[in-house]
Amino acid sequence: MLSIAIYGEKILNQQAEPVTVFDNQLHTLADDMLATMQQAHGVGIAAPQVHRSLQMFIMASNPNSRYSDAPMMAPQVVINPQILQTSVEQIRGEEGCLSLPQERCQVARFESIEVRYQDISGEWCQEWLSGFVARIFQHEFDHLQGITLRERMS
Ligand SMILES: O=C(CSC(=O)[C@H](Cc1ccccc1)CC(F)(F)F)c1ccccc1
Ligand SMILES: [Zn+2]
Repeated sequence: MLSIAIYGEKILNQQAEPVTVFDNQLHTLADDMLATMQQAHGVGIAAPQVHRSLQMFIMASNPNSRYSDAPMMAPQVVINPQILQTSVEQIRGEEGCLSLPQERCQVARFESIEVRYQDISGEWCQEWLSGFVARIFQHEFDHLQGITLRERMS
């Protein structure tokens, strides 16, 4: 398990660095992040939250008490992400953050987004995400820009 940075630690307010080397060390970091996220019962986790200033996160939607219609998806490693397009509609919804334990807040997010990112082997993927998965992506994407939930509370 990796230690999770708590709100107020500098690394959470920094712009993360692009990933340039796709080696075994990156695989190990992804595995460690996934284990840390699962142990903390999260649906996502970003590298800066485990004190690694890298443009990388994991998203792993699963039906939960707050989003019963959330899709069950295999954990996805997202590297060097870009948001290419966004829907006009925004939806307010409840979010939590492993770096802000016990806090929950209502955040407005785009209902759907077109994204481009590299997977763990460096392959580029481009797709439209919507609903809860789009919400997780936007939450984790914020972490890579040094934006936390406190700044997003609407
Ligand atoms: O599973 C959680 C715990 S918080 C969580 O999983 C964060 C991800 C997240 C939760 C809810 C919406 C968007 C992102 C993890 C973080 F902070 F490391 F990114 C949850 C909280 C509120 C609504 C639905 C689920
Ligand atoms: Zn968070």
